[in-house]
Amino acid sequence: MEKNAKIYVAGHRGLVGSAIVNNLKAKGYTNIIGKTHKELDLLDQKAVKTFFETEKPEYVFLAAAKVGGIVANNTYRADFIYENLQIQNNIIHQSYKHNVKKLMFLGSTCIYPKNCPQPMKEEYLLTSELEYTNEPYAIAKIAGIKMCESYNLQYGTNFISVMPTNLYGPNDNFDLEKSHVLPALIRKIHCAKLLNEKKYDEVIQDLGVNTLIEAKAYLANFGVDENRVEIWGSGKPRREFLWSEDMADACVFLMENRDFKDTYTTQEGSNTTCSSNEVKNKEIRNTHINIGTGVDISIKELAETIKEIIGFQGDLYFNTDKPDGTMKKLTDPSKLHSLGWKHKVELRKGIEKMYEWYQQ
Ligand SMILES: NC(=O)C1=CN([C@@H]2O[C@H](COP(=O)(O)OP(=O)(O)OC[C@H]3O[C@@H](n4cnc5c(N)ncnc54)[C@H](OP(=O)(O)O)[C@@H]3O)[C@@H](O)[C@H]2O)C=CC1
Ligand SMILES: C[C@H]1O[C@H](OP(=O)(O)OP(=O)(O)OC[C@H]2O[C@@H](n3cnc4c(=O)[nH]c(N)nc43)[C@H](O)[C@@H]2O)[C@@H](O)[C@@H](O)C1=O
Repeated sequence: MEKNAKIYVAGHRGLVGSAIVNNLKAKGYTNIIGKTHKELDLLDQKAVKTFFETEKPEYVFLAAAKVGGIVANNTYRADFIYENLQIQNNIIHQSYKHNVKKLMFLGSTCIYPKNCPQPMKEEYLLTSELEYTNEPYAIAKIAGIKMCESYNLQYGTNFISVMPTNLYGPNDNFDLEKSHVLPALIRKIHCAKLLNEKKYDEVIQDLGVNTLIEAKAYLANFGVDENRVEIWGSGKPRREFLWSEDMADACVFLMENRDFKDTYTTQEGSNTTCSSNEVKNKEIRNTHINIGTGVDISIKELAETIKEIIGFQGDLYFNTDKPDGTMKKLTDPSKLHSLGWKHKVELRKGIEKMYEWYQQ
């Protein structure tokens, strides 16, 4: 990417999009554009077409999506499949129509089978059934990978896909119903600590309510009081977490260093860099790249670590009426490592940074 190229970051105010913008700026890119949801509804096909006609971006990071934790995915199943398909269809198709030089599509590791061999390699995609709680979202993400792949093969575009593991960092979503586990536990445990220390004004302010009664009632819905905090599920599932700024760095690194032709494996399973004519005679598979740390932790251990960092003295308890989801989903990031990129922020340090950010 040229330093003055016009780069569109879709979802530029989200967890990943905001980190991508910061990373690009730090690396000297000067012409970055973004539109808020209010300014451009990416579900609106006509509006997206007009945007591409007017702005003519040269590079696109597709980091806009309908995103949420396990319960949000399981509850708003229709919204997750419809909105994600629609957003990615609009952006990928208009990127082709308007000769975007390179696009990066962000998927998720939930594309891999529920009982996938561990750690999960790129080639395990579409080898058996998906985890039910996020099946609609995962199917939209698989469609995104296949859409990029298909446009590349039919139209010669240069669209690459990355599959990040669970992410966390500044600008995360802390909504207790819809967020992912890490921000949810930070907020629940922090509020329990405030109640325990009788810092009632702070808890009222944190929740944006008017009275202590409202604050306590709200937290009680999520199994939080001054003495204990509810953790969803059994605590046994294992998850891998990547700091969002590391994720953004990997995305920019891959946009700078990888083209579609470098990303796929042939039928024989070997990496290849064959030309587009040669491509026509092969079955192209596994064009996406995992982004992860290669290290996971149980939800119980995660909750205990967060509790220790926050300094809450009460108890944690497990509500097994809530879903566990996939029991283990650990990426094999060796493809990414072999290209020369590795994460920097380890989980404990990341949680400390995140809690600091949250308090500010
Ligand atoms: N967070 C995670 O743990 C993981 C995320 N990913 C993927 O990474 C990408 C980025 O996720 P993340 O940053 O966490 O998500 P966020 O929810 O933080 O950000 C998504 C952004 O997309 C915008 N957006 C959503 N719908 C529309 C729309 N119809 N029109 C315009 N803008 C819209 C949102 O704006 P607004 O809020 O105003 O609606 C928001 O700014 C996604 O593709 C996600 O699937 C993959 C694996 C894990
Ligand atoms: C990124 C990823 O995110 C989602 O999948 P998930 O990994 O299951 O995400 P999660 O962060 O919500 O949960 C991880 C684990 O943690 C447990 N858990 C405990 N207590 C809380 C809690 O308070 N909130 C939440 N959200 N989870 C909790 C929870 O029960 C589960 O066992 C999918 O949307 C999927 O599509 C996707 O891509």
